[in-house]
Amino acid sequence: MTQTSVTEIRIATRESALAMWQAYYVKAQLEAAHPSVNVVLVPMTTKGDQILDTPLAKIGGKALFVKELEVAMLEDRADIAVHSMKDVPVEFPDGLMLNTICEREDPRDAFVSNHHANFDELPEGAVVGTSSLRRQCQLKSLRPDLVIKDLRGNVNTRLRKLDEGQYDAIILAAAGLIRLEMPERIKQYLPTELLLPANGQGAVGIECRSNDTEIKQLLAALEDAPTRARVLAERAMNRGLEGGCQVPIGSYAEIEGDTISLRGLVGSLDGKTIIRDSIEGPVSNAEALGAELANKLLAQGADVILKAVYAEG
Ligand SMILES: NCc1[nH]cc(CCC(=O)O)c1CC(=O)O
Repeated sequence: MTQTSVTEIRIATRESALAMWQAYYVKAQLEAAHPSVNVVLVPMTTKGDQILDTPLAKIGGKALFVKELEVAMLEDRADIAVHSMKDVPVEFPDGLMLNTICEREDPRDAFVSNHHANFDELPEGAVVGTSSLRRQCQLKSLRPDLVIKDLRGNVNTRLRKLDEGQYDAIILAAAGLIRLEMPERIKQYLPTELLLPANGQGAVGIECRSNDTEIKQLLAALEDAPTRARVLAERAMNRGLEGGCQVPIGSYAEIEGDTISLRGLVGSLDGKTIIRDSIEGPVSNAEALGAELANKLLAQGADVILKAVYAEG
């Protein structure tokens, strides 16, 4: 066991059910690894949780969900913050870093519906709920007839809106439904060949102060090396595309033996143009491969697509 003078670790967390689940998950793992350390939750409401009526792309994106947590760490009101890697911005404020990436849950998107057994059975013109540009462009590419309708809020809010009959189906990350113990809501796990996940989807990361050596030593127990390599490759691709947080970009990496293979796509919002490519190489080169795949996509016109998307938004 690591020698430590730390007796308490404070986790800054959003109050949504999923955020709380993830914070408790990290608490349980930290306490199991370090029985002498007490882990407490410091729940807080973020701007992103308060503004629910405006599409995320229009209010500045995912950074709104992490700002308060980061300020709490910088002001020493909390020591760590637990994030869905998917929501973690590419850059970190001075003094903070993403230290730990935990083992990944199922990375796929889930088809959720009360009336249709799977994606193929959606009738002509069906209304599908999602606010993700990545999901929108891929769904429209597969089925141009579908009507994509905005869907904001935390997982429970989204399910309620489906149950109220506002949508024929909605798409959510499988990981969220599994963690909230609602796997029965998942009518179909959408294969990654059909719907390429978002970078980091299904993985939880832990942010802390860059100079907090003791906390970093304690967090090491939660690190999962394969997940780190995969998520770093995916994030490097997004970074190379200068993809902000709300973008029609998918990236997904898998590891077999010492080889990592990464697939990426950039699409127009109407789904009419989708640029796809892939790359593979040694796991130790994960980030460089991500950057290289971004360049391959840019060379095929991804920059033109993204410019058009940003001009609309
Ligand atoms: N954008 C919100 C968000 N952030 C993380 C998850 C799910 C859990 C995960 O991907 O780790 C979700 C919900 C969703 O996309 O359905």
